[in-house]
Amino acid sequence: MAKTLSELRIAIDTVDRELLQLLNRRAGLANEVGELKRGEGSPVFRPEREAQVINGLQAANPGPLKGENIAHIWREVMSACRALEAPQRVAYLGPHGTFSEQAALQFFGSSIEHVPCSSIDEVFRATSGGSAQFGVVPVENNTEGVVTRSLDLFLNTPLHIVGETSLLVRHHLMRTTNSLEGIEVVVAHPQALAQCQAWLNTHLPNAERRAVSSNAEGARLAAGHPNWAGIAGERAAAEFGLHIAAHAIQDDAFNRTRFAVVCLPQTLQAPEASGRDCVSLIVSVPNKPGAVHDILVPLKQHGVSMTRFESRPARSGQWEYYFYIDLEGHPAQPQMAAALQDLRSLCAFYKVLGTYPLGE
Ligand SMILES: O=C(O)C(=O)C[C@]1(C(=O)O)C=C[C@@H](O)C=C1
Repeated sequence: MAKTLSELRIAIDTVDRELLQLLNRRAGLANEVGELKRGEGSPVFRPEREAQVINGLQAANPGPLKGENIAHIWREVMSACRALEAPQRVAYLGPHGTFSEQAALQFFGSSIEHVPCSSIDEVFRATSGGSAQFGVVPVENNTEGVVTRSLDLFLNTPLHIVGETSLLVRHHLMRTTNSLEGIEVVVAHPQALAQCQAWLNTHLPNAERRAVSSNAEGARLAAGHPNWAGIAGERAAAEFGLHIAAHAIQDDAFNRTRFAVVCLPQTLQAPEASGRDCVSLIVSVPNKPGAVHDILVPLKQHGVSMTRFESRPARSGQWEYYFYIDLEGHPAQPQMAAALQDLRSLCAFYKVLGTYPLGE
C-alpha cells in the first residue's frame, strides 16, 4: 500500500537527521584539513579539488536528482566547509544585487565575506592590495563581446586567473511601479543598455538612456526617482524594493556573461590539473607578415585546441595588438607544455594569465 503523507514526512525527517550527521562529519574533516593547511601554510581554496569533487559526484549520481542540483548542493557544502577552514574575502563589482555578486556566489557558494567595489579597476586594486583574497570580474558577454576594461587591466596586473564561471543574464526593467507609463530616464550599466537596445527602441523610444557604473547603482537611483527605471537582475529589484515593470528585456534570450576569478599568486598558485582545464595567455607578435599565422602553427602541431582569440590595440601608435588566447588543457600535459614552449619563442610579449578548471 502507498505510504501516507505523514509516513513519507517521517521518512524524510529520518533521512535529514542522517544527512545532518554526515554533513557535520564532513565539516569536522574539513576542520582537520584546515589545521593541516595552516601548519603547512598552504592555500585553503583549491578550485581543482572542488571541480574534481563535483565532477566525480555528477559521474556517480544515480538520480533522480539532476547533475546541476548535485553541483549546486556540493558547491554550498564545500563553501561552508571552506569557511570553517578560513573565511575567504571576495571582491566584485557591487553594490549588493549585481550580476558580478551573483557570479561570485555561484563560484564560491554563499559562505564568503563580501567586498563590493565601485568599479572593475577597484576590484583589481582590492585584490592586488590584499583587502580581498579573490576578485570576480566580467570578461565577455555573448552578445556584446569582450569587457575591454577587464582585458586591459589583465595586461599589467600581478593577479592571475584561477577560475571562471558564466551566468545566464536576464535583464528586467524595474521601477517604483509596475507600469511603463511616464518613464523619462532609463539608468543602467552601458553593457546592459546595449544588451537591451532593441527592446528599448520599441517600448521606450523617447526615454533618455543614462549610463552608470553598475546596474545595481541604476536600480538604487530608480528607487529614488519615480520617473526613472533601472535595468538589472531580480536580486537588485528585491534589494531596492522595486517592481519589475517588464521581464527579461535583453535582446538575446541566451545572453550569457563569463566572469574570471583572480588572485595574487601568493594567495593561490596555478591550480593543478582537474581533468577539464584551460590556459589563458596574452601575447604579442613582431609586426611582420605571417606572424599571427605562425603562432597558430605550434597549436596545430601539438594538437592543442584554441577556444578563444581576441585582440586589443597595444596603444603603441603602431597598429600593434595584444592577443588574448584561451587553450584547452593544462601545462602538466606534455603536448600543452610543448605547444606553450614553441609559442613563447615566437612572441614579442608573452604572459600566462592563468591555468584553471573550466567553469560552468
Ligand atoms: O580538500 C581540501 O583541500 C579541502 O580543503 C576540503 C574542501 C572540501 O570541502 O571538500 C574545501 C575547500 C577546498 O577548496 C577544497 C575542498
